[in-house]
Amino acid sequence: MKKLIIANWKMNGSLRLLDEIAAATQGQFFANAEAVVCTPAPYLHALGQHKSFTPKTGAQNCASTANGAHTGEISAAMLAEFGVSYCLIGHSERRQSQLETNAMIGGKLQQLKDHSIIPVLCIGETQAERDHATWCAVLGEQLAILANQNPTPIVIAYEPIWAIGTGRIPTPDDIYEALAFIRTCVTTMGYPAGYLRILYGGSANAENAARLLSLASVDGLLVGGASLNPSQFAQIVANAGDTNWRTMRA
Ligand SMILES: O=C(CO)COP(=O)(O)O
Repeated sequence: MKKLIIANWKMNGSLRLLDEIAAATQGQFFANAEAVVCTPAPYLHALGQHKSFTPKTGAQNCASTANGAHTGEISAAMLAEFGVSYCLIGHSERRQSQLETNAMIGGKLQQLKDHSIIPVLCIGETQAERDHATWCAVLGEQLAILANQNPTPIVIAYEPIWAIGTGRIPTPDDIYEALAFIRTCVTTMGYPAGYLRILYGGSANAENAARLLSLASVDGLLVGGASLNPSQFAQIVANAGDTNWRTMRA
């Protein structure tokens, strides 16, 4: 399966950056990698219309209900009209700053499923939860919104909160252990293995991408800061297209 590289611009970027990413990521990289750029909502139209933008269109959030009196919200139906194929939900920054609960994120999941947009469910533990070995319980709780659902293709992004924007990344063993736990949880809930892709996110960049992607359980990367640099992002996508994987684990 192709590695999946998703850029999360967060509240950054510009129309000019769209042009620069388009120029840096043209054609040749995409034979073996799938790339998605999640821009702030105002850029989705330009991204969809862009003549030479090869990565797919992604969004960073959607509303947990279909429509109505929710000033400032953007529905999954609207995202679908703009050609969005992936949408992040449950990013730790939104869980913290917008006080998003698992129940709200479950609503967003349902909305995306209803409009055939692939959800990218972001989960991860804090430093304290890692230190106190409660990360399994935390991830399990965040994944519980997938239970009792009609399974559809899903991406889970494992982003330890302590690794986001800090330059710190977990050890290969810790990533392996967390991803194995996630895979077991989700397949136990009835999702066929072929519906599930698990990404790593948190301080991924052009320097460490090849190493992270060489871990057999890592299906791709969710990239924040480094995705704002066109040449770094292009290099990460190019690394992901390298089919000669050194697998560190069988
Ligand atoms: O939060 C992230 C992507 O969603 C990761 O951000 P950084 O790559 O900047 O650490």
